[in-house]
Amino acid sequence: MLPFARLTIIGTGLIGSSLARAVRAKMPGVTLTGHDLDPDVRARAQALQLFDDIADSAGAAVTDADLVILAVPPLAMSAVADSLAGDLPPDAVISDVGSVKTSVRDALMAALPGPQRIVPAHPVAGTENSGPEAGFAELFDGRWCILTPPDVADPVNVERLAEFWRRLGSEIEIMTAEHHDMVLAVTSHLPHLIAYTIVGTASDVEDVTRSEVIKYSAGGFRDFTRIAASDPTMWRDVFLANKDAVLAMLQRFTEDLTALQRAIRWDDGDTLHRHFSATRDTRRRVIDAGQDTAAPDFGRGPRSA
Ligand SMILES: NC(=O)c1ccc[n+]([C@@H]2O[C@H](COP(=O)([O-])OP(=O)(O)OC[C@H]3O[C@@H](n4cnc5c(N)ncnc54)[C@H](O)[C@@H]3O)[C@@H](O)[C@H]2O)c1
Ligand SMILES: O=C(O)C(=O)C[C@]1(C(=O)O)C=C[C@@H](O)C=C1
Repeated sequence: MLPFARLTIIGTGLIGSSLARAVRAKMPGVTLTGHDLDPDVRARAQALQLFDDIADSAGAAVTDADLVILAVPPLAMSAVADSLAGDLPPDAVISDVGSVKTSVRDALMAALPGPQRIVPAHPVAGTENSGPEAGFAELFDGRWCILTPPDVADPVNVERLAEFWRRLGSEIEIMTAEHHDMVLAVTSHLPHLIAYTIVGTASDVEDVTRSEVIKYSAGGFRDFTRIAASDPTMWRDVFLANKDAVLAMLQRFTEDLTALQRAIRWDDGDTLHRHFSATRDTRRRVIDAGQDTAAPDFGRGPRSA
């Protein structure tokens, strides 16, 4: 039996449209309704035939749902929850896919009746692209989906949502929202901040012209440019919504960077070698855990392009 029969997705961009495609492919019996604030995005989602129905408002989209998933930028969650609160069926489970969990949990709990049906989630899978055309059904295959149910969440609803994500190919982990935000600050948010910084710095360096930066960006810099092309609205929201954890990790990072700077200044090759050997081990552990190749190149375009 399907864990849910009528799914509504609010926000039909990269993640919302990937969800719709994955549900179509893996749970074809589910009725899919979508809504996006942007009429142009709604029209594009309609043209792609991703949903059985596209509604003009969030309220109209949820009236018949048994699962509602918010796939909008983190700081838009609160407004969306407000706009659909009056139309939500009493037993519908409500979740999201936001990259930050504490602020989203608090926003949903404040706006919506029935805290036992709120089960926030974060599929740790994505790309630098945005919009309904960028989505693909395989995005969640073999990737973690972290559930961060508040204490008051009904365990039956938590298990139904876990089963929903398992059927999309994800592996489930359950943790508190606060723990999630601390872990993701170092594994996802800080790396994005570093990429945004290095790409900006390289473009600004006075004695290297912009065209030379692009011309010689075959190696490490090229990988940074992919990450630094990620959606500006989403990432502005991530850093503002997870401010405390990101600032704590940034403090630690700055200290470690200063230690390496010192080692270079004082020709301390041993320190550099020890550090680089340890990070090489970390890379091996990431590969062994299947967390690099599990992120396919679907939707990213050929690496050599
Ligand atoms: N991009 C990733 O790699 C990734 C991965 C995992 C989770 N997430 C999370 O998924 C969510 C969506 O990100 P995305 O990458 O799909 O972004 P996206 O820009 O591709 O799509 C977001 C959509 O939300 C719509 N939207 C914005 N405000 C709205 C509102 N008030 N009501 C209805 N629609 C609204 C936008 O018009 C847009 O179409 C974010 O919370 C993000 O943190 C992103
Ligand atoms: O591969 C990428 O493009 C991503 O940035 C994906 C990534 C990540 O940092 O791992 C980005 C944000 C999400 O919340 C989850 C996944």
